[in-house]
Amino acid sequence: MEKNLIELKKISKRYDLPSQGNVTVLDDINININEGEFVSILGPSGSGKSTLLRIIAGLVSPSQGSVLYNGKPIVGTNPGVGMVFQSFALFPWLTVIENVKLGLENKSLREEEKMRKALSVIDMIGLDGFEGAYPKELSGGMRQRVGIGRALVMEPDILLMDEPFSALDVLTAENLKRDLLELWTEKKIPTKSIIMVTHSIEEAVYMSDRAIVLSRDPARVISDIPITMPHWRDKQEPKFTSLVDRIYSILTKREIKTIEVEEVQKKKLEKVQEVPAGALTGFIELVDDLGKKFDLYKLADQLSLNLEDFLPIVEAAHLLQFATIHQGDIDLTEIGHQFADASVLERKILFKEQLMKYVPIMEKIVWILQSKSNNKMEREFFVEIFEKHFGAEEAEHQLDILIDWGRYAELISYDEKAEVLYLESETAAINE
Ligand SMILES: Nc1ncnc2c1ncn2[C@@H]1O[C@H](COP(=O)(O)OP(=O)(O)OP(=O)(O)O)[C@@H](O)[C@H]1O
Repeated sequence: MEKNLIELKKISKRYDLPSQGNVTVLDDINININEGEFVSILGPSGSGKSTLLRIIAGLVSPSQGSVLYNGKPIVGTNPGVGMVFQSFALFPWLTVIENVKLGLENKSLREEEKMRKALSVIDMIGLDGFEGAYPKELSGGMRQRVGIGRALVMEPDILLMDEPFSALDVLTAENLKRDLLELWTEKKIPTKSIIMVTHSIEEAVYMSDRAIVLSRDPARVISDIPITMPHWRDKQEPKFTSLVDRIYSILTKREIKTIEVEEVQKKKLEKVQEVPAGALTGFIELVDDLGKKFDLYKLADQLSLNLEDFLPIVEAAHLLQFATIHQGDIDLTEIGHQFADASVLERKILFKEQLMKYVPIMEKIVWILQSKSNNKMEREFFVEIFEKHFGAEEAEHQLDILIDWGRYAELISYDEKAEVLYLESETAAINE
């Protein structure tokens, strides 16, 4: 019988934010993690993956629910975990061995024993000979090896990793993944389970036994997919690619909601993706050039874009109804094709029509400008309205992107110096 190492029971997390009030980040998360499992956690940016990992580590307490380790609720920090961070989190003034030994700080071991364990881990993670080096003398990959060493020296039951490879270049990351996987699969480390947050579906399918997919706003478990292929896995193999496709499709399906006009009208002031009109136009042209349907995952791969950069573009194309998404495939709509084939001027007209139809927040800006007798309004006015909905920082970003879209569509104009928005017709009149 499989033994439950970690049980997350009805975990919810809420933050009380001054600008947005009470925000639920995690909602009713129930996950059991068994001994022997390597689990990946995937989800859109800002969905709460890191928060969930920190709750498992006992670094953040849930608003509701409990974390059980070996069947018992944890109180304070979880004694069974070691954590690896994306940013390495090394102390620059300590040497490699001193940084690794930090993992044993709270253990009542004799100094010689700490030294012995640290040296053995350094050897294991391939840093033999660098014991006395300082972080600044090491490459990024070596620094992350120290980060992993500091977690492993504790001989934790559970290794938690928060995007451990995302700060590294591709080759270094591949190398480190292989080494870590070797330690794990050949049981060279006493770790009973690994939980890794990642943005990379391919990384999850390559390394782990299970991929848990979270939604956003709030995060709930939307899929829990077993990955049963034996190691070492071949990334070109059809089984591998179809699993990557499947997870991609789950993630995108949740990300890109089908938006009906009536629905849009009800949902005033919904956020738009921060994708400049230029990038969006280029993307629509590209999809048009590629032919009818295209697998989103392969397209992202071909463009060398990761999910985080790629999804917003797809989502914006979908919001404006230039493209449809179906089971992980993207296809241009009739308007999308028209747009791709149109002249510059025709494109602006089409973009304007789609904006007014499907982006209520844009409609609102135009409506406000129209209702003013001089057809102009200060940026600050819109920022203040948006702040109530999106928070201070996001309000500025949202307005910037809407100005970019509105300018492209020749719907509105913006005087950057005076920080004033105009209706396009009004700008023309002023310039005369
Ligand atoms: N201490 C905090 N106070 C307020 N809000 C927070 C806090 N920590 C996280 N959040 C919010 O919780 C949400 C989830 O954040 P989290 O970092 O867990 O997401 P994530 O999925 O790991 O994101 P990413 O993929 O971008 O790293 C975000 O909206 C974030 O702003």
